[in-house]
Amino acid sequence: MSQSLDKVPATVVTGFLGAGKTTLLRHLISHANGRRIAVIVNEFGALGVDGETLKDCGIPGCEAENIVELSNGCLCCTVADDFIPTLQTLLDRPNPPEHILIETSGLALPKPLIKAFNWPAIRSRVTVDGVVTVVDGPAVAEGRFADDPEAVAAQRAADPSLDHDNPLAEVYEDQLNAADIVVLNKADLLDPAALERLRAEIGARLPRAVKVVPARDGALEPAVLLGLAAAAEDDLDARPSHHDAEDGAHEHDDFDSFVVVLPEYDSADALLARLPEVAAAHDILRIKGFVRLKGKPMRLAVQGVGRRFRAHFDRAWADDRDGHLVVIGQAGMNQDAIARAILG
Ligand SMILES: Nc1nc2c(ncn2[C@@H]2O[C@H](COP(=O)(O)OP(=O)(O)OP(=O)(O)O)[C@@H](O)[C@H]2O)c(=O)[nH]1
Repeated sequence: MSQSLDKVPATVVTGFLGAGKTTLLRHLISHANGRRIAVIVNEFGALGVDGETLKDCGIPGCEAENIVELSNGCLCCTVADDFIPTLQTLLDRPNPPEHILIETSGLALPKPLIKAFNWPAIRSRVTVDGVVTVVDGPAVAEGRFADDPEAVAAQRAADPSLDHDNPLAEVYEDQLNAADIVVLNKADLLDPAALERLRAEIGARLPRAVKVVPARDGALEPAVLLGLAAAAEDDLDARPSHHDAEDGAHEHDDFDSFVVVLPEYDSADALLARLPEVAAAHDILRIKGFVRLKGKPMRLAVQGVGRRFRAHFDRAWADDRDGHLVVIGQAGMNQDAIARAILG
């Protein structure tokens, strides 16, 4: 499909919580070769961690003014108030971006966002170059997004409008359905046979012929991901979504998040040892944030997906905020018990 030359291309990067969207964006920005790229980050949860992770990370092009955070939770609820004005502000800059990257929250159904590109205020100025869906390979292999067929049958019998017993399955399916390219990420955590099996499985459930590309830490050449010229906003019918059928109900009502404020620690060892156990015991989907250590100007960035954790010193604290962790799980998780277990 051809893309009007005077429209700024925008790439929507979607994928479940912790699949590796921010990591992939970092790689794209650091390989932009001088191209002016702006990033809009939408996050589930009151405290933005992804924008913080990207901002001022030392990579040219990654300066704070090029990273815009929309932390109100759900882009599809805030299109008119937040998203469209943000895009307009970027496009009205004296030196507007040559490409816009949009990271959706891990719980977002991407279709309403793609639809928003048809709003008259922006339709002639920007187009969806492509939807990149990042998939957490090991999480799919572990059955994170699988339905229980018997439970689905029972639910359908009770209410025909429901078709998933696992709220994660619905989000996963919508994100795949919207894709112009699928990045099968975390390939380093899968053996070659499992990787090939997953690749075939994902290919078989996609509604259209779409490439499935394995990656480690989202490290793909920009030419693979950008310049797809999909004009996705003109092609909505090819991207079936549960949002089409939902009547104001929202998938993210199934999920919840809260913040645990941390004390300053002498050492993070005990905390880091506790976190995978807490995540497993409470079936937590995502934990991310920053730890403050006594006498250390650098903050310790902590990232957990399920029970898999990584921690590294990313940069100096820019303010005197307390250390904190954002916890995301399914609605109804026992927030008090989780906070107590994290604090030890
Ligand atoms: N082993 C491995 N870890 C990865 C890979 N890609 C990302 N990660 C790690 O997975 C964790 C989550 O990565 P992010 O890039 O923050 O994921 P995200 O999709 O932006 O997360 P949310 O915004 O919370 O949905 C981090 O600890 C990453 O370092 C990969 O290819 N292999």
